[in-house]
Amino acid sequence: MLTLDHLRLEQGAFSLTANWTLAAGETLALIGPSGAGKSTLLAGIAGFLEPVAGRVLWQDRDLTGIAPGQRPVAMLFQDANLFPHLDVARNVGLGLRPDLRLTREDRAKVGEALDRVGLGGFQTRKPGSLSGGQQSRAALARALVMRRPVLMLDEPFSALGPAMRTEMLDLVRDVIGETGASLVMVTHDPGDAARIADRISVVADGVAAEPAPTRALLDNPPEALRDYLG
Ligand SMILES: Nc1ncnc2c1ncn2[C@@H]1O[C@H](COP(=O)(O)OP(=O)(O)OP(=O)(O)O)[C@@H](O)[C@H]1O
Repeated sequence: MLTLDHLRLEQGAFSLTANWTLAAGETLALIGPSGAGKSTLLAGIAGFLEPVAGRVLWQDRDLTGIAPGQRPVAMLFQDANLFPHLDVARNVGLGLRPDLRLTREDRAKVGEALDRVGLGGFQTRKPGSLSGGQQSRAALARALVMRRPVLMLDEPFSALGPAMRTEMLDLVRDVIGETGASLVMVTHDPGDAARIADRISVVADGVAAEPAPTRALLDNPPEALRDYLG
């Protein structure tokens, strides 16, 4: 279980609070206006930003002071964040070993992750020779190979067309279903949330609200979400 215990994060004059939990295996979407603090919350969970008050816990373990790489979290960013000079296998291998000293076992794990995302034959290709969708798959494989219990996505597929985005969301849903990981996904699209998220936290007015069940929330949106959805 991921616990945000009276968490308060600040970036300059901006402040965000959150006080709720996410169960293991649960999927959550963060929805809210631009600048409301969705990326700030991910940064606080991932450990790029230390709280000014409160705590982030995983299975009751306080993560305060734990470096991002040591946290139970894998993160997928808006752009796929692939290194152009490294082939696909090495880009994925970075998820296991930042120094890329991959053992035979590591290489087998990389192969498995690439197979899982449908990039079995792409190990030696450079990112520049991949389509946008294939780059997203490679980035997802890098997150998967880390086998962390929480996967966080910051609008990861926003550059893809609608059909490809749907395909990627379904792939993410299937893969985390297999691994039992929890998911925290930032999205601007209620349709994406409906497709993948058990619950939604509306992020607005300095608060990441207690997550509510997706269908009920979208059928009967609170004022902050109504304002956002227009
Ligand atoms: N390094 C920083 N210094 C000062 N303020 C910052 C910094 N980074 C972000 N902010 C401010 O924090 C607020 C929240 O930003 P954040 O990126 O978390 O919002 P967001 O909801 O993810 O937005 P978007 O949907 O546009 O990506 C914004 O007002 C932003 O200007």
